[in-house]
Amino acid sequence: MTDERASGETGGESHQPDDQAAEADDETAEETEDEREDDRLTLADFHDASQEAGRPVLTAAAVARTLEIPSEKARDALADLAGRGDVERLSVETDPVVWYPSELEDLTDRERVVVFPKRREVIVDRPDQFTRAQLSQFAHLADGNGEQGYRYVVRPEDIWQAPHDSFDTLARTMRQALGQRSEALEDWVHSQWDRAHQFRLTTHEEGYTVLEAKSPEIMGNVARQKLDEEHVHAPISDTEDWVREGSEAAIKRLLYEAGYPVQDHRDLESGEDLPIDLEISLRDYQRTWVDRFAEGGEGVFVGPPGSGKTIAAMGAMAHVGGETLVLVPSRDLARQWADAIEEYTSLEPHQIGQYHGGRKQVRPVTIATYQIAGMDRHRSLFDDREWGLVVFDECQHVPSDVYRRSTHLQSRHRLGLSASPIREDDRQTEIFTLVGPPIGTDWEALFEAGFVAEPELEIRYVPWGDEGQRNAYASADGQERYRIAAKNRGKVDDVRYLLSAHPDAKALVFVDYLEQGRDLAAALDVPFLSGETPHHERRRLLEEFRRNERDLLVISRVGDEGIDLPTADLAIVASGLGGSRRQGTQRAGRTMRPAGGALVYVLATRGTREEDFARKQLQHLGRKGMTIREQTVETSGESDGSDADE
Ligand SMILES: Nc1ncnc2c1ncn2[C@@H]1O[C@H](COP(=O)(O)OP(=O)(O)OP(=O)(O)O)[C@@H](O)[C@H]1O
Repeated sequence: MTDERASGETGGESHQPDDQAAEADDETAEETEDEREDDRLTLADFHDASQEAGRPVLTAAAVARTLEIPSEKARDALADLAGRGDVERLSVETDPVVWYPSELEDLTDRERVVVFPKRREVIVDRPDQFTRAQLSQFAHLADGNGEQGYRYVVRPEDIWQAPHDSFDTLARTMRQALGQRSEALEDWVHSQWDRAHQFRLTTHEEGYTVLEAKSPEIMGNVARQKLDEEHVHAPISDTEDWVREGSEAAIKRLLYEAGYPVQDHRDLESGEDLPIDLEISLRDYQRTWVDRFAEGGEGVFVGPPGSGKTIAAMGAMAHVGGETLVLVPSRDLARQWADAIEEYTSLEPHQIGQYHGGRKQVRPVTIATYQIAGMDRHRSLFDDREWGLVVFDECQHVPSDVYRRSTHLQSRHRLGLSASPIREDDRQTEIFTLVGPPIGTDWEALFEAGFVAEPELEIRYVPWGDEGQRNAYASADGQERYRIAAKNRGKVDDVRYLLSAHPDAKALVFVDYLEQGRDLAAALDVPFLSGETPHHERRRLLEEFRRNERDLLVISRVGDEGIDLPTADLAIVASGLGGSRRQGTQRAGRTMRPAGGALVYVLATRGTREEDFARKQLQHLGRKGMTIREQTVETSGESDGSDADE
């Protein structure tokens, strides 16, 4: 590596000086032969010489000339210096040799950081863990894939949520990470920082909430324009308003939308005491999540599936030490949460309740489904106890009626968990303002540290299985086109091919259309798990898969959410590209459990809109730091697979 880089970077420069130096060699030798008593060369001498020559690499002749010593002595002294490890030698061609300080190797080995202040982007090649940890405090990894290195983007939200006490400490982090000062970027960051520190909610000593502005101007020009008597009672001063009870969430949302996120510094209620001890030690990054949650009393843990958000949430529960309501998307998840809480905390089974279609237990820690929490008749769930903490699992799915119903819990600690904070709609604002700011970790760092295995992803462009479908596609339009492309029979063959290429792998095949699922399952002679599969049957099949008694299942969209899919070695997404990016993340996520080594294949019908969808969806995953490959499948699927469909 050294040779290559050094010769690459210096080759051009060093030839010509060498020739000159060779000419100069003899004259300098004679003139200066006896002038230096001690011909032991030091690294400092070498630096002097290289400074004088204006280059970091020098021939012995050049060293001799600049230091005015005979070239023979220079050569010996350099060899001596090399023996001490202070300089390295490198043959530029065959001869002559150039010499350079060993420390230069460290320099060239260092990560290079390039800042694009206008685009607010930072490109880093080979960032080390430290730099990445620093960068993730004010930017997010947008692209960790490809030759150009890691691309970080700084969004307003990244600054709004930066975990720093002051702009100065944030600026220090930036300078450390960037290794330089970018005034333009710092100015912009400063302005965003200021925006996020103009307003805060505090608790008055008499118990009510106060909205405080940094200056009378900002109060007058922003808050008092956006808010009315529905939100605030009366001004207390030029910079303070008395907030109407229950309007906190609306105020946060309105000001967030105006570009001024509100700092929530209220004294949050911890509800009825409930001492909880964690019986598992948190990983460092989980501890950081919990610490950041503890500072603000609210937040959203963002991490890939399997990164330990649930465990970290228990850390947050232990921190709050109050009765906790956990809201989850499905009954299966409620059961898993209950089991996990029992396993990893000091709580006893009688303290943990589940509240859903099957059971209605309200206990100091209650896990309820969003579905039931959204129903009028179960509204009291929110008031049944003095919840000190509300946890929103998969908080990108929180239905708006649940949000509406839980807004009065704004005065309690709130924690969201999410693997994909990106939404196609404006739910992001809701998450940020109603639950809390995202608290994340650089995903790539988790992959690298081995906490989560990184899947390899391959998009496969599959040809049409038969002409009939191709023609139907050509004459269809809109949704119908997606449906036909999704159900391309050529995919059956490709699924078969992939399974035969990985004979020992435990595989899950995902589909979006029931019909396609049934066909695939029939062709492969395996069960098809869908919304129509009875609950107990679903459980049984998944359990068998988990216990290695099965190695293949076809799963419909129902598998995306709610149920906890077992670890697989191989995931094939046979359709589902009309869905959201979140779905893509979820599906890829299913195979990312710490077991490791999972492969994900996404099938898209060649020459259809599925192709574009696949690219877009996987680009998103690419930004999360995964490696993506594209593959065009050449063979036509007309042989043995086309009879899979009646
Ligand atoms: N601190 C820890 N020490 C040991 N194991 C841990 C720790 N944190 C998490 N794990 C293990 O990693 C696995 C995934 O953890 P967890 O269920 O909390 O992840 P998650 O991010 O909530 O996943 P998902 O998004 O799929 O719900 C679990 O099997 C858990 O036992």
